[in-house]
Amino acid sequence: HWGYMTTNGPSTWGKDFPIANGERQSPIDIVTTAAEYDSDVLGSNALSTNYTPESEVKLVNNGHSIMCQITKKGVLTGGPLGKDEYRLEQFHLHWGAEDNRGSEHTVDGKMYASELHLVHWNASKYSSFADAVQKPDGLAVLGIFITPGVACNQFKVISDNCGKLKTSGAEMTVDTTLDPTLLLPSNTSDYWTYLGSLTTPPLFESVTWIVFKEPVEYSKEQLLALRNLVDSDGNHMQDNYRPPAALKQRKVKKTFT
Ligand SMILES: NS(=O)(=O)c1ccc(B(O)O)cc1
Ligand SMILES: [Zn+2]
Repeated sequence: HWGYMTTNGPSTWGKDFPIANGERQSPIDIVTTAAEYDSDVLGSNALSTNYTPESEVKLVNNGHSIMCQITKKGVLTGGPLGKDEYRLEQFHLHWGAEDNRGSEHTVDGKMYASELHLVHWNASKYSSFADAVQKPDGLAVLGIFITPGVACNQFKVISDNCGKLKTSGAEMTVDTTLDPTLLLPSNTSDYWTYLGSLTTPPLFESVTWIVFKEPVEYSKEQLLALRNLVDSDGNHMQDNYRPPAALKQRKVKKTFT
């Protein structure tokens, strides 16, 4: 089964998933000077999130990340998404064994300690996440860089429960509210966007990526809680990030000058 170890990690995924060497793979290194400011596509209708706070939080250790399943209606529109409405399905993270690595996207080669992904599917065109996941305009993922600093209060419901989700397959429902809006950076106007893929197998090329420039802070303890999770091979779930893939014939757009 695929993972992040030498024997089953990103360099081996092409064996079972040949699209790993495709034309629009993710993540990528964002070369800030090469990104193109594109006011008409992006400036005209600002990216907008309209999330409903979850009344209970469904956490899953799926063997390669910690995932929070969303049950309420949460909508992402605007920016590079045209007129389509994308529905929030889940969020999860990628992180390193140490603070110097862990994000999937990099910025001029800089790696952050972790990266949060809010995964949405195109509910204007498709009937479900499973239907959308293989379509070129099926998904939109918000990428939020995470850097060590003060604790993120909204993330506490996840980090405080990692100890109970230690092993792969573990699930739990926590009776507390969670507002995904509060997981976003304060500045959601400045971002890079490009057409890419899932960053784990099956690596489908179905994602419009939106990566915010401003990182959010998590405390050392919150990052340690992630590193103490155990993956499907029984190892510490750490360094569960795919290194940048080739940009090929793609342009990265930015909403700021
Ligand atoms: N890491 S990611 O956001 O690109 C992602 C999202 C969903 C799935 B999946 O549902 O298999 C895989 C990867
Ligand atoms: Zn991800």
